[in-house]
This record gives sequence, C-alpha cells and structure tokens, in this order.
Amino acid sequence: MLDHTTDLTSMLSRPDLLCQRAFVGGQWVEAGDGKTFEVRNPARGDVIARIPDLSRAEIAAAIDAAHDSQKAWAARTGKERAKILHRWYELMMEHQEDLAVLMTAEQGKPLSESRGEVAYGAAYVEWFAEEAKRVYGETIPGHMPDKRITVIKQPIGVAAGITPWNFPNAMIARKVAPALAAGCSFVSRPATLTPLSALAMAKLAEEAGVPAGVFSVVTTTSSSEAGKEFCENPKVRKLTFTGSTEVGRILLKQAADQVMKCSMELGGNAPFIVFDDADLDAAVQGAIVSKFRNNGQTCVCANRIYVQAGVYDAFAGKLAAAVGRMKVGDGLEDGTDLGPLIEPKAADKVREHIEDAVAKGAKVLTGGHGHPLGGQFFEPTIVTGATPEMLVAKEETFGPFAPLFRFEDEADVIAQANDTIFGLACYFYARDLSRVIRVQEALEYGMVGVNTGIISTEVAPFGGVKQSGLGREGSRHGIEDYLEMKYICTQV
Ligand SMILES: NC(=O)C1=CN([C@@H]2O[C@H](COP(=O)(O)OP(=O)(O)OC[C@H]3O[C@@H](n4cnc5c(N)ncnc54)[C@H](OP(=O)(O)O)[C@@H]3O)[C@@H](O)[C@H]2O)C=CC1
Ligand SMILES: O=C(O)[C@H](O)CS(=O)(=O)O
Repeated sequence: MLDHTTDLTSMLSRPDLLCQRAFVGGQWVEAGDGKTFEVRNPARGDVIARIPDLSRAEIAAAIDAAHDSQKAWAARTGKERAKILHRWYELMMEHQEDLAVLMTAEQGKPLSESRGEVAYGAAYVEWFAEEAKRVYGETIPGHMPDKRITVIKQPIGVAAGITPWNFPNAMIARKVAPALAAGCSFVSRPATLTPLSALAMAKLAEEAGVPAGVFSVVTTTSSSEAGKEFCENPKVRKLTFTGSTEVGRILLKQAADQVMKCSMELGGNAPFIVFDDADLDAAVQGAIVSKFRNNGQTCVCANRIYVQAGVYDAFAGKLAAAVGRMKVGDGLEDGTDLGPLIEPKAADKVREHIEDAVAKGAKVLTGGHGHPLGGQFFEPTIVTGATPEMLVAKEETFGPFAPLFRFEDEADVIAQANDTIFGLACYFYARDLSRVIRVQEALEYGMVGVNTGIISTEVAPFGGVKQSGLGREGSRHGIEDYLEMKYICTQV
C-alpha cells in the first residue's frame, strides 16, 4: 500500500517521471503564486503528489509559447517530425512500467490495465509518426485551359486539448500525436484528478526532442478557466475534448464565438445485445470486458445489456458466475480485476442507479452494495428485470453495474437500443449472417462491435454520432482534424 510520495517514487525505476511541476514552453514551472493542488491515490486516499495550480494568465503563456514555436515545427519535414514522434513512442514503451505505476496510483485501475493503456497510448504516437509522412494534397484537372488547380494541406496551428481522468495517458496521446504529426503545436490540460500521466508523457516528449513550446501541459483545478482561455484566445485555432456531453456542450458554445474547429469525444450509453443464436460463452466474455474494463468508467462500455428471451436465464447465470470470480482491490496489488472508483461521487452514482432500478422492479443477481474494503470500492453488480423506465436506461452509469433487459424480437431491441441521445459504441452477439448485416446497419452508433466486446484500437476511426461527439480520432482519418485544406487556382 502506498503511504506518501516517497513510497510512489520508490516504485519507479525513473523517479524523475513523477513530475510535480507544470511543463510550459519547455520549462518545468511552479505556479507564480505558489499554489498547488493534491493528487490522491483513490484506493487509499493518501496524497501522492502536489501539482502547480496555474492561473489563466499562466495558461495563456503556454499558448504564447505554442504559437511562437509552431511555425518552425511545421517547417520541418514530415520525416523529421516522424523521427521525433517515433522516439517518443520508443521512450513511452521503454518506461511502460513506470508510466503504468503512476497511472494506477493516480487513477486506480489495475496495473495490468494501466500497462495496456500505456501501450494503447503509445500506439497512437507510433501510428501518427507514420502518418506524419503521408499528408498528401492533390491536383485537379483545370476547369479552363489556362487554369491549374492544386489542393494542399497545412497544419491548422495551435491546438488545445482537455482530457478526462479515466484514460489519463491514451486520451492525451490520441490528440497530441496527430496534432504534432500534422505540424501543429499543442497545449494539454489534464483532469485535476490525474495529471501525473500527462506530466510524465511531457517529460519523455522533451527527451524525444519535441522542441520547447510545441507541447505544454498546464495543470490547474480551474477547468472552466482553462476552457475559456482555450476558446477565447485568438492564438488557439483548434479545440479537442474528451469527456461528458454536458461539458462538451459548454465548450462548443464557448468555441462558437471564434468559429473554432472542434473535436468532441463525449458520453455514451452503449447497448450490448445477445441474440438467441449467440455463442453464449463468447458473449459472457465480451460483456465482462466491455462492462468492467476500467471498472466500467469507460465511454464505450456496455451500459445496457439486452438478452433475447430464449437465452436470458442461461446468459444471466453464466455472467453472474464470471462476475463472481472478479477480485476487487488495490490496483497495485497482483490479481486485482476491479480497482476503486475514481471518487466518492462516482460510487454515489452507481448506488443511485442500482437503487432506482430495484425500486422500479429489478432484482439483484449479484453485488448491489459498496465493497467491504470501503471507500470508493464497489461490488460488481448485475440486476435482472431492467426496464426502459429506469435511470440506467437513459444515463451513463460509469461504474460496475450491469442491468439485464429481456427482449423478444429484433425490431424491438433495435428500437430500444437506438432510443438514446447518445451514439458512441454498441455491441451485439449473433451468428446468423443476415441478422448480423441487418443489425449492424440498423444500430445508430459510430462504432459497432460484432461478436466482440472490445473495439478500441489506433488503426480505426474512434468517435460517435448524435450527442456522443464530433470527429474521429485514430486511423488515417485522425490527422485530418489538425489540417486545413487549401485550394490553389493558378492562371497559366
Ligand atoms: N466520453 C468519455 O470518454 C468520457 C465521458 N465521461 C462522462 O462524464 C461524466 C463525468 O465525468 P467527468 O470526468 O466529471 O467528466 P467531465 O466532462 O466533467 O470532465 C472531463 C474533463 O473536462 C474538464 N471540465 C469540466 N468542466 C469543464 C468546463 N466547464 N470547461 C472546461 N473543462 C471542463 C474536467 O476537468 P476537472 O475534472 O479537472 O474539473 C476534465 O478534465 C462521467 O460520469 C461520464 O458519464 C467522463 C469521462 C470520459
Ligand atoms: O474515454 C474513453 O472511455 C475511452 O475513449 C475509451 S477507449 O478509447 O479506451 O476505449
């Protein structure tokens, strides 16, 4: 168990990766007024770091440094930027264990998941190191004999990003990597609860040769002030956000005044559908990984589990048995499957959804309460008899709560699955080919898992429709959000 900062640094092969200063314009800085905020280990509540609480003016200074360094960074060849990004990827993987320990200490997820997230984040850096060399334009046959048409793509300029606590490495990597690959500079503002991963990434970016000012990490408890500076500062040309739809709406409204380009990866409410021709064992494994990855604190996790009547009881029994084998504990301890929730209000939300469901007729199959470990630990919970009238049918739980809805036919479950303002990820298990094609086309989501519960990869376009967001991250499409297209018409 961790007691204090010294305990955490004693676990690191590179203690200097626990950075307790902000990274602005290539300098490691304190807040001008000396203000700091505490970072606590959610498993035990102890303080593991004290981080500068920067002011809006200090955030503006990071934007100035990004602006002053961007043109020279863009003037480098794609190959030069690729080389530096690839070195950053190599350093992230060389220090995977230290980055994972820092992540589990500040966010709580099991060390095995933290290692996976570091590799996932690094994969985005590796992917966009390659894409940096492939920003192609085009020539178009002229519309008149004396005209020549070309189209080129240029970096948009200074980009700013606000990211959540649930994936404190990958959400930053998935934004900074394409931005830098395109020739943009980037100011990152990580969540108050989890700044350590971002700061360690900045340390390794500096070592990889990212020039001063091109990538800054501004730490502050005043997220709204950071958001306003990002949206109102004329030097910022691009805003990218991952978090709740509620905050996404606020930022979009603020960004509208400058007609700023925005990318939004927002909330979800993923349906997970099991048809009667599914491989039930595969469906159970898919439900476990989709529902309980990061303790359910994932925007793409299964939030509603729909099971066709003919296999409902068999699936429920298998799922309960699998959940019963999951170990709740400190993420730094071997064998832990489910760490603590990020903060007390997160446990309150899970409890609220469970109590609401039971009050409206659901039956607890397993779990249902805070875990005996106390604090933010919670029992993984399954209820049967879930109905559309329950809170969990409309809201993202963001915790280890699996409500089982029973359905009769395909049309009925498609209607229920689509009855939400969200459209990020969805999943279904079936083996009839015609049904698979019908259902994958009928579900109104940006991403579909067919006979799989995990879809996150750097090679595919990640993003949602409806109120789950704007734009895509990852894949060959992800760099486009950091580029402007310029049409050139030349008289010959
Ligand atoms: N789609 C996704 O990937 C995610 C979805 N969510 C959803 O959001 C819910 C709440 O989680 P939470 O982490 O609080 O998500 P939030 O959307 O509240 O926070 C996400 C990030 O935005 C920052 N933020 C909050 N308010 C503002 C603001 N007015 N202006 C600028 N930035 C702001 C937060 O800073 P700080 O926390 O430091 O104040 C954090 O860095 C979850 O229950 C889940 O439903 C959450 C995380 C990821
Ligand atoms: O915000 C999230 O929950 C992540 O985008 C989920 S994933 O990309 O790691 O699947």
